[in-house]
Amino acid sequence: MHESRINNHDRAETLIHALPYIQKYMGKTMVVKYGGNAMINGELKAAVIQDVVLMACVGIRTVLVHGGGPEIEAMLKKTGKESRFVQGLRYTDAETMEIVQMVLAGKVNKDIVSLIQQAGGKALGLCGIDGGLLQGRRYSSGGEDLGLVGEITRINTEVLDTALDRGYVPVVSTVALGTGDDAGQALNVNADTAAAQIAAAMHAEKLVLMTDVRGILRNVDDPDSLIKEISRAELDGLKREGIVSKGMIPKVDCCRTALDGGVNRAHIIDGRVPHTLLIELFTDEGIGTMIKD
Ligand SMILES: Nc1ncnc2c1ncn2[C@@H]1O[C@H](COP(=O)(O)OP(=O)(O)O)[C@@H](O)[C@H]1O
Ligand SMILES: CC(=O)N[C@@H](CCC(=O)OP(=O)(O)O)C(=O)O
Repeated sequence: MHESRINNHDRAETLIHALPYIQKYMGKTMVVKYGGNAMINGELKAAVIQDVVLMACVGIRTVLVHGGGPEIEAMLKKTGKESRFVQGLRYTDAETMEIVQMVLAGKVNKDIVSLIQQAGGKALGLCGIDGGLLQGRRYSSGGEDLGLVGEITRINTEVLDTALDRGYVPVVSTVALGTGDDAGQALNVNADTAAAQIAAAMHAEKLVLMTDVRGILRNVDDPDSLIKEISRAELDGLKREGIVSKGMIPKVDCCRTALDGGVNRAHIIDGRVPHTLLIELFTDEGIGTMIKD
């Protein structure tokens, strides 16, 4: 009896602690890129879904952009195909594109929507083709052919606003609709990049990228060297000094794209920790790296 009173007091404290953040973020837009371990492990998955439902419940206009690289990989393997990556992007031929669309828009997207609905939330699954949400063209990097990898040239934010206005969490898979020479062609867009561009187009308060490390580390081999807060101006230095390398470079670039586009804060957080989203958004200390202007 006594113990339960203490627990209840703690619970009330936690809610009160979150109150200023809830007040600050109510009505604001946040774009969350969901991927990595948090999308594969059942317990972590359930925690992310609960976090998203709670965010929407307290009035945060939440857009969930999901990845699915490992799921695409597994399906390609089943069909006997192997992927080649160029600068972290999957070379996408016509057959691979079919599988990317099936896996991302058909399977992963619907699984997430179903989980949100089961958790008492309202979710609307979309890919970039729906309502012309993500329009683009083939991406070419220094003359290197990446097949049907796309770059986004236009975002129809009306699709997202319509869903958000009606209280739905848009769940977005990053298959874009080709325009111009590629009219009607489905294109494969990297999910981090798409999330950053969506955040900018939506004038979001925050872009949150979930990954499988604590955030940006000063020494990649030392999890205790987490950089909790950094300014946009300091990001280039981290790259120059080689502190940020490999998979973290495109993530940092995405955060920069979002901030350049007017997003207030970008966060890189650890998807291996349950409720990492709530901890980052609703506590003073946060849990990952926050990048600000
Ligand atoms: N300074 C750094 N801080 C954290 N991670 C870094 C850093 N430099 C390089 N990395 C690497 O970047 C990886 C994260 O990128 P990546 O594996 O592509 O993420 P994801 O699979 O979540 O998209 C880390 O696992 C780490 O190996
Ligand atoms: C062009 C390109 O590489 N597209 C990605 C799209 C999915 C994605 O980005 O998923 P993750 O966030 O899980 O890596 C791919 O084909 O894997």
